[in-house]
Amino acid sequence: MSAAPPPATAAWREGDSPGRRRFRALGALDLAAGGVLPDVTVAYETWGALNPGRDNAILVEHALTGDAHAGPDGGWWDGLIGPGRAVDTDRWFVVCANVLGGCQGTTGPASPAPDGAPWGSRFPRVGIRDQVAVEALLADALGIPVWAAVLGGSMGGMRALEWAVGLPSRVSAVLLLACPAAASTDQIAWAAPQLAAIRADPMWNGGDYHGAETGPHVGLGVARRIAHTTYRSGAELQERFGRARAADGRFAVESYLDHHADKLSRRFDAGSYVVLTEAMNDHDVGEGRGGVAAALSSVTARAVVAGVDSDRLYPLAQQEELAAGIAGADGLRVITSSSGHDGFLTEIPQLAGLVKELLG
Ligand SMILES: CC(=O)SCCNC(=O)CCNC(=O)[C@H](O)C(C)(C)COP(=O)(O)OP(=O)(O)OC[C@H]1O[C@@H](n2cnc3c(N)ncnc32)[C@H](O)[C@@H]1OP(=O)(O)O
Ligand SMILES: N[C@@H](CCO)C(=O)O
Repeated sequence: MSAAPPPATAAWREGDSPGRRRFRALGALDLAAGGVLPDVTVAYETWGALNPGRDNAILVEHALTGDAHAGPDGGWWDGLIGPGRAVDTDRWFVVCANVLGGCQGTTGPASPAPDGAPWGSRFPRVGIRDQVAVEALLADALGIPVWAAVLGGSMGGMRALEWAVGLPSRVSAVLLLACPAAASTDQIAWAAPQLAAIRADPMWNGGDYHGAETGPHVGLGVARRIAHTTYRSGAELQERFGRARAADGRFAVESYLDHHADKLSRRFDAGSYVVLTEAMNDHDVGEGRGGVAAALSSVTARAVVAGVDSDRLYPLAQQEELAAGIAGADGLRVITSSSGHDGFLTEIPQLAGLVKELLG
């Protein structure tokens, strides 16, 4: 692990070497559960050009710890997005935005509240529907009436699904990867020790640590170790690490998890991790809509639904439910991978096939 401790928060702020990242002030957001979040800003990146008919726009949705940098030059879906790639930026105008509640430029707990101090514990509980509402405001600002497609995996798949159910007239096609119609008891259970680890860190201070010298990165690291284990398959971990040990005597798999914990605590804000994890826990596309089956039956978009055969966190049965309930889906596609849930990030050739099936 690196010697220097991470700063209190790894959150981005507007003006922090933005590169190609852009920011858009969207004003106040009415939250689905009631209340208003003032002064919402969204950070986003784009690739390609919007055509005169404004009908070639694709929204790419990142997962829990992703960000707006999905495309070429080291993005988390680099290999899938770019000139001549499955999401061909010579043809499509591709947009990826940092999620509401995140820490990579879009308003979240580390952002300043109207009084100038960080939101911290005052940041409201936001849900997947609020996150999509922000994306709809961004689409309005960019002049995109209808997405040709919305693509997403994991928490990104929850948002893609919410677009298809909540705003059906604004999306023509969806790619739903490794995501559920509603968070399962098992998923909420796996999240519980992660949230508890962050809150048990003395530096958490009830969520108000952003002005301190250091933050709850120990708790965030524990959360990441738990989560990352669920993102990979047991068979893969066995095959890669077995009972081997690192030079310092740790099991190699412990060293691997320590590495991922250290990396995340340097690039992510613990408050955002809590807010986004609770948003995933709250996800239920059928809530207030007559249940999951009724919600899925309202989808008018074409859909490709896929899961990963070794995903122990978001098992295939959840994607089977989506594929069976959405009229525009032609059955379930299965990604073959040893990587578990992270297969939606790592299996680029298979993902490219699914994108081509969706986009034609
Ligand atoms: C879409 C989104 O929203 S998420 C955004 C992208 N996701 C992330 O960044 C989350 C964190 N990372 C991951 O989940 C994964 O690394 C993925 C999915 C991005 C890629 O998976 P893989 O290519 O299979 O990488 P893997 O899980 O093997 O990790 C590789 C890292 O572990 C390190 N590593 C491997 N074995 C060990 C070990 N025994 N001890 C210490 N470190 C180890 C490697 O050196 C490498 O480090 P680096 O990433 O700093 O270069
Ligand atoms: N590795 C991914 C998986 C979560 O779905 C992430 O960190 O966002």
